[in-house]
Amino acid sequence: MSPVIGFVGTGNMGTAIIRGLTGRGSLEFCGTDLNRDKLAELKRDCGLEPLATPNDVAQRSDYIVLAVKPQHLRPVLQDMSGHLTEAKCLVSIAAGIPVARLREWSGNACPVVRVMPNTPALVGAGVSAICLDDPRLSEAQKRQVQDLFTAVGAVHVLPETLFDAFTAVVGSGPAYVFYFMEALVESAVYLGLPRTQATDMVLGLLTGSGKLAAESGEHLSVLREMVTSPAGTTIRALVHMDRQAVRAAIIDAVETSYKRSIELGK
Ligand SMILES: NC(=O)C1=CN([C@@H]2O[C@H](COP(=O)(O)OP(=O)(O)OC[C@H]3O[C@@H](n4cnc5c(N)ncnc54)[C@H](O)[C@@H]3O)[C@@H](O)[C@H]2O)C=CC1
Ligand SMILES: O=C(O)[C@@H]1CCC=N1
Repeated sequence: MSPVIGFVGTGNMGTAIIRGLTGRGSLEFCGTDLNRDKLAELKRDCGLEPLATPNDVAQRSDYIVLAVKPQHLRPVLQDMSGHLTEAKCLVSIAAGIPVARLREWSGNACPVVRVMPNTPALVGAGVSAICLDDPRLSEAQKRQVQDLFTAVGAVHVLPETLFDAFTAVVGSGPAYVFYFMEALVESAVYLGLPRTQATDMVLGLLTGSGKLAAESGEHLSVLREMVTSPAGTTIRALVHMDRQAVRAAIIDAVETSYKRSIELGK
């Protein structure tokens, strides 16, 4: 029998995972959200069974994906703890919240997996970190959770000590990439290119460069040097970025995100 995957919270990330998983294997979905329109939409598009409360999801599911904001997680878990049994498995995608806290809030009722996905899961191109440190997890549960996230992209099994770093770089990462893309589109428009065409061009630039980096086997520095002609156009822009300490600013920004992830877990 196929396992029932239940979602508590079907906002941006919950929806990305549900939509990404739809049509990939024989899974049954159920879920709840304060936003009933969202549930109706997911019922129509993905066959998700809408349920009234997190407790209903806990009762109905084998795997319960916790996809509410970290600040809302504690009452949800405390409330549902009476409906959890040893055979079920909690899967939390909440940024910052450690396994120890998840176990405490759920009354140690069942094994817990911590996952940090990212939004490209929506199109099957996510990158997720999975923490399988809870010793109560069965081999079948470990496999099932890895399979779930492999169906929507790449999976890295990581110790929990590296989760805040992964969150800051990869969980939040799509926002940095879209921010950079927006800046490139604005510069194209500034220089006279039509906005729609500029957006298409920048999309092609990002997907093409990502594909080249993934498929060429070359180091990123070599790929950058291939573009950078002596006394050419590219070196002018790169030297300007170095003078503006853009690389250091990016490292500092990611460190700020890392510190926020740690703060959310306190
Ligand atoms: N958005 C992203 O790129 C990523 C988010 N995450 C994590 O995923 C979790 C969800 O984030 P988003 O989807 O961005 O937030 P969101 O705000 O889009 O979705 C949260 C959903 O939870 C629902 N909700 C809140 N309290 C509820 C309750 N008591 N019962 C049922 N539903 C309830 C809300 O109505 C909302 O639809 C967070 O913990 C976040 O840290 C993790 C990785 C990436
Ligand atoms: O911004 C956030 O807190 C969440 C976690 C990773 C991506 N979005």
